[in-house]
Amino acid sequence: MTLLSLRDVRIHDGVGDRDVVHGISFELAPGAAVGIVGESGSGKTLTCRAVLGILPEHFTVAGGTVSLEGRDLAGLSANEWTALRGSTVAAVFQDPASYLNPSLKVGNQIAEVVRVKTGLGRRAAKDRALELLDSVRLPARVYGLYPHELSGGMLQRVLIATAIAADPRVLIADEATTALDVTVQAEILDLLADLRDRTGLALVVVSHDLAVVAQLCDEVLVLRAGETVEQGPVEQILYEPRHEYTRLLIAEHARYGLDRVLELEHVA
Ligand SMILES: Nc1ncnc2c1ncn2[C@@H]1O[C@H](COP(=O)(O)OP(=O)(O)OP(=O)(O)O)[C@@H](O)[C@H]1O
Repeated sequence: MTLLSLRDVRIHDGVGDRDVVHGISFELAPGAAVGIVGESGSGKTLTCRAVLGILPEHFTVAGGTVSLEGRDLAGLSANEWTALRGSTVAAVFQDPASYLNPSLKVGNQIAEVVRVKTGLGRRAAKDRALELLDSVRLPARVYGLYPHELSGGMLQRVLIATAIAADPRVLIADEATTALDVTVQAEILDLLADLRDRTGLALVVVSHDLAVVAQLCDEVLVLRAGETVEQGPVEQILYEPRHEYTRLLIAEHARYGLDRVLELEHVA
């Protein structure tokens, strides 16, 4: 079964009057993970935003199809998109603090998302928020803390908790671990892998860091300037890249520890 399918998706910038993404395709099954890598400006984030129905003003999906659970997303109304976001597809981005209200306790913010997205009453929403904290491996006491009292890794866990509050089938992680130090990054990746294994959550993992994708994904797309230069199983692309651009990306990332991850994956 395919949960998310992109077929030859083209994204157009109406102001610059140019295509910025030129025909991206991939399919995602439950519990699967696809990685999108490429240098800054290659179109990774816009591709994700097209799936979430939050393209910036002037940008449109000008060709191809995006479908979720077999439903073509072209022409959805604003209300239909709102209903879809969170309950079918959700996302976490870099800089989690900017998505939280600094003057409200994080538990109340999670509970509010639960209430809005699932229609539960206040009491039940609080219980569900506590459950969500537990499922992202945060202690219950975090419920009563304010965002400034949490570390970057804890804040990202809170954002993951809100993203999965309404049991989405697909989670998009767009540079979700980029700002975190290496140990915390590893913990978040481990958490995402665990959610995927436990709940069948499918992942779209956007990163400029090939090591992140090597660790989490089955398939990878390598983008350059809005074009897919290479696409296939992670082992094939990372061990036997055919395209010079992919080789360069790998060489560039070797010093960030990709070698170590690939060795570990081989041993495992
Ligand atoms: N809000 C926007 N307004 C104008 N141009 C934009 C906007 N968002 C993206 N672009 C342009 O669209 C292209 C693709 O951008 P996108 O953000 O998808 O790249 P990316 O691969 O995610 O890069 P990064 O790793 O830096 O986030 C770039 O040329 C970028 O300058």
